[in-house]
Amino acid sequence: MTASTPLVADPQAQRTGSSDRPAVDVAVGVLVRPDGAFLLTSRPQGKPYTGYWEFPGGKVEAGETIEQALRRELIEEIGIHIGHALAWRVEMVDYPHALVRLHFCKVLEWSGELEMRESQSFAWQQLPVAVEPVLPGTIPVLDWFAAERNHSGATISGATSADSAAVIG
Ligand SMILES: Nc1nc2c([nH]c(=O)n2[C@@H]2O[C@H](COP(=O)(O)OP(=O)(O)OP(=O)(O)O)[C@@H](O)[C@H]2O)c(=O)[nH]1
Repeated sequence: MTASTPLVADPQAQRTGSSDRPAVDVAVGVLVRPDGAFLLTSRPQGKPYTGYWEFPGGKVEAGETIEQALRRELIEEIGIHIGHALAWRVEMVDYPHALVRLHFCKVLEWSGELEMRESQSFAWQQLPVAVEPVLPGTIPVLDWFAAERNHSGATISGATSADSAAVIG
């Protein structure tokens, strides 16, 4: 697979291994409840891909570790204090607005009530997810969950088989 081969449904965004632009590191929290449900939030007004569903998180600031950034972002965005964050997978996505290096971390323990501090929506989801559209750089995570959980078929309930093929690559 080459860097120019689209692997996601949105042709404007490509998963990639290389680019001339410097990558922006992003800490992303995949909150998983004991029943296996995971938390998706919608991107707020004023950001690229407004209304798309993603895992909460944001850009790593200078001097921060991934875990520190995640801890800060989840307080700022959804009002919770996380316990240990487990590094899961790293994914590069080349968007028109930025090349991002997504550090997906599983979070199994947190305290506080969910509070959407940027007027986002939130949804606890199982596979296949019922919310759409899902951010291109977030779709691979659903595939990782599917592999872990022996889930076959679409990972997004409204997705056609053609959409799924584009997502999986
Ligand atoms: N939080 C989050 N960001 C993701 C995911 N997937 C994905 O491609 N991204 C990308 O990672 C980047 C995160 O940037 P952001 O704008 O949300 O970060 P931020 O909260 O620090 O924003 P700000 O600098 O405007 O305050 C965006 O380019 C977004 O498209 C995901 O699942 N969660």
